[in-house]
Amino acid sequence: MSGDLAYEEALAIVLREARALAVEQRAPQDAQGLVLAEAVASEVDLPPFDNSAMDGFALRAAGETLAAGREFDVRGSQVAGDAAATAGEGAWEIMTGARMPDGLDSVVPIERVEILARTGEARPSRIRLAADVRPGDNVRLRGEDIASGAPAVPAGRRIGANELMVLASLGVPSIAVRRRVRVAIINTGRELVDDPAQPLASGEIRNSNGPYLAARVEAAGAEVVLRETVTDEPEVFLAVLERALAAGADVVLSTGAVSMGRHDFVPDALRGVGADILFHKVRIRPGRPLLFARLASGALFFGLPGNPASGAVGFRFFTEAALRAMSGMAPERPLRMPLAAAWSKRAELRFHLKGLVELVDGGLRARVLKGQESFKVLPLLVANAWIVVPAESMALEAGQMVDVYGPGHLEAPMIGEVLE
Ligand SMILES: Nc1nc2c(c(=O)[nH]1)N[C@H]1C(S)=C(S)[C@@H](COP(=O)(O)OP(=O)(O)OC[C@H]3O[C@@H](n4cnc5c(N)ncnc54)[C@H](O)[C@@H]3O)O[C@H]1N2
Ligand code: MOO
Repeated sequence: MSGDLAYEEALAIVLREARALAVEQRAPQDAQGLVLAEAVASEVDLPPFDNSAMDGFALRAAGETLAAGREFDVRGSQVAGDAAATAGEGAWEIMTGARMPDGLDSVVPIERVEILARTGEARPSRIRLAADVRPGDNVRLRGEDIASGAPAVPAGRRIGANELMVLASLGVPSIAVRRRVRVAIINTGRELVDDPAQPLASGEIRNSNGPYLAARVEAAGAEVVLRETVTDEPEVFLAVLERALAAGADVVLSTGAVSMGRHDFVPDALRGVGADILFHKVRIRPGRPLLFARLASGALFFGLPGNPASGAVGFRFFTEAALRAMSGMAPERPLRMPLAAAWSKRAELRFHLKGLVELVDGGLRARVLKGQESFKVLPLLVANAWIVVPAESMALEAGQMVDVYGPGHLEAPMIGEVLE
């Protein structure tokens, strides 16, 4: 298939091809950064028993307010960790998190009582209420947070600290997650030099896409299984591609050699090994020569253009969509915010612009940065977001709402000082 595709058509092809990976069982603490494949419903009540929210005294209100001034004998004591106890009349000394003695239903904090008498060991034995106590005050009810049988963590959720808090609270020993996506990176170009200590010969440049993409793959929750730089010879490229697949790559990224030049060998080399080229060239800027294929092995192949911003956009808006789908996450949704200044374009392409989300007078706004040319890397140091302008929008006014994406699909724009 050839011809320039609209972004939406190209993305639909990527999502169609990106199938969710195998599911494995893991202990939650070994699943950080992985995506839950099956929802976890709670098998228990949380809290597991009624307990006190305060250090103080448990009382029996039985539906009536206990008025300030009332006095009670203290009949027992409950500390966190104590098993069920049965209370009769009177008050029980109780600590935060301690199980409510059966028969008592309200707690008065220690600072709202007067201690009238103490035992020999200085334990309070008689108290007077310094304030009214309403029924249920300061008691955390069994199942009030999560009831047994209720949904707890939904499928598609990436396991982070918050998810671990809930899973640990429920005592879930094992969860079903999708394995991490394995990605190989092949940078093509005889001009590329990887070793920063090696002086550049005439015409050579540093390989910047390699380290960038490796970092982006990790930040996207996937794993780099191979990274190599090759010259413009198809045989060399195909040998590395073999190694990438042998390393278990689910996704292979290449950079460079996908445009119109005589040395742009990637499409033909792929065809030669039976790859199905699903699209080549998308109506976007930068990154128009993007190529997407399914290899004979079943692995997905993204031929990212060589210019740094072009490859970055191909990865951010197409590869990351595939990584999400393969790990079982729902498609990403953009933020919406007003544009800081008017901006216009000449080409009817969808633009993905290096942008800066700023906090101005307590509100967010998106600024298109200077230096949008696809060879420029310095603006990436200022950028904290990608601003999207659809193909058909030619001129945008200040204040017009635009779609904004974070630097990576798991990263929201970090709002800092305005640097411009
Ligand atoms: N006649 C045409 N020429 C070009 C077209 C076109 O439509 N017709 N498209 C342009 C666009 S748009 C882009 S984007 C680039 C894409 O080119 P390739 O993907 O074939 O990449 P290369 O030609 O190999 O390299 C482009 C550029 O990027 C530099 N580069 C490559 N790899 C790296 C790397 N790993 N680290 C840093 N820089 C890299 C390379 O030296 C070139 O300057 O094609 C346009 N041309
Ligand atoms: O689209 Mo190319 O990516 O403009 O430089």
